[in-house]
Amino acid sequence: MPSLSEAYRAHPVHINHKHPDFNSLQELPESYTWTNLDDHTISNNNIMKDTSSNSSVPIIDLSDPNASKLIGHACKTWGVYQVVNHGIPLSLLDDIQWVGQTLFSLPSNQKLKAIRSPDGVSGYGLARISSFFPKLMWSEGFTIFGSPLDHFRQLWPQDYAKYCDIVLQYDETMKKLAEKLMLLMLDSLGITKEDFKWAGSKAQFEKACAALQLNSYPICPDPDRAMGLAPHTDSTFLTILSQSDISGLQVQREGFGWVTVPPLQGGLVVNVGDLFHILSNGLYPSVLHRVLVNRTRQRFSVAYLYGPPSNVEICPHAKLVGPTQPPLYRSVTWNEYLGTKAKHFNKALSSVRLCAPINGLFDVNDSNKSSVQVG
Ligand SMILES: C=C1C[C@]23C[C@@]1(O)CC[C@H]2[C@@]12CCC[C@@](C)(C(=O)O1)[C@H]2[C@@H]3C(=O)O
Ligand SMILES: O=C(O)CCC(=O)C(=O)O
Ligand SMILES: [Fe+2]
Repeated sequence: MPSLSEAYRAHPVHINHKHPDFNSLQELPESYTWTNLDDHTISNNNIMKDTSSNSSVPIIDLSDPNASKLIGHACKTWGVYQVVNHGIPLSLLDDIQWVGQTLFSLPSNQKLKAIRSPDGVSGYGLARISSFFPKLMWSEGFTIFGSPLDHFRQLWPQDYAKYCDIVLQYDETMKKLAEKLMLLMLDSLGITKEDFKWAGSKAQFEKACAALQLNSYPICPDPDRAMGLAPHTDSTFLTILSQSDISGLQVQREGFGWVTVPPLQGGLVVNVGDLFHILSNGLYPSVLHRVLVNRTRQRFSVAYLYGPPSNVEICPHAKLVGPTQPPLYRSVTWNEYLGTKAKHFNKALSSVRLCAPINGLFDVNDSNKSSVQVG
């Protein structure tokens, strides 16, 4: 079966992954200087005062019998929600954060031994989306797709096994949670497990694909002018993010601007990705998000990027299309979509769109690239 690694062969991404030692810089270099970052940001303070209103990302208790309905509302209005009571042991969340912290603390020359190749998925490097922006991002990442063994052997020749074990355990545990969330999101659209087909037959969730993304946002001498991770949507069905106790993640909500997603002890952030946007025929929008950095504490995050088997065609679900609701997107595989994203970035979703939106506006993702000016 073809794997995600085919996605970038036609669209290799060439990035110079060598960067200055973030920790030794006293000033923000020009190449990392962005402007207009704080336009329309709703601060944490506002959110604290107003948790019940629609200005904060919904928090959903997975043990609530109404979870599916609540998730549906959150996906429709925000494209993102946080989950608590999800059953993932706190110790496992700590363990995977520890793997990230240990990895990014290695000397640069060691990390560069596990560099991501231009046409590859896995490995160490600057954000893949860097090539679409004239300024650099204040972060480093490590992507794991399939076994991390080869790269971990290069990073930790003596004790790679213990890091591999944690990644394996995290992957297995997240896979179950992702499937549960996927079914709840489908249920909220009136789609049952039986209605959900991959290539015409019952979806086999054990064949779902996922990548793990470890992120590090070092302490920054001038955080108001730096960007941790530029605005983007994930190409997934859904992404489960563990963001530790340091804020930085912001989501964009129409009419509200950038809203900070406050870290919640043991909570996990769930983003609607582009493939779910397509599957839901645009009812659940993929959420535009970005990461800001801070002056005093290094931030780490771990994203579990969940999608279908790489060669399964995804299209608007039959239950959501009809004479008055034409399919808004053509079918596409995750592999093909990642290639499109590597080429068109935030225009990828519009490039698979069939009909113009009824209100005459572009996809939310169309305007993203220009929402932050650099210079
Ligand atoms: C499967 C994937 C989704 C992703 C590209 C990747 O091959 C592995 C990393 C993922 C990530 C994480 C940071 C943001 C993002 C846009 C990126 O550049 O790499 C996403 C990609 C995505 O969801 O499109
Ligand atoms: O670090 C974060 O909070 C978000 C990371 C992210 O968006 C990603 O890895 O796709
Ligand atoms: Fe993301």
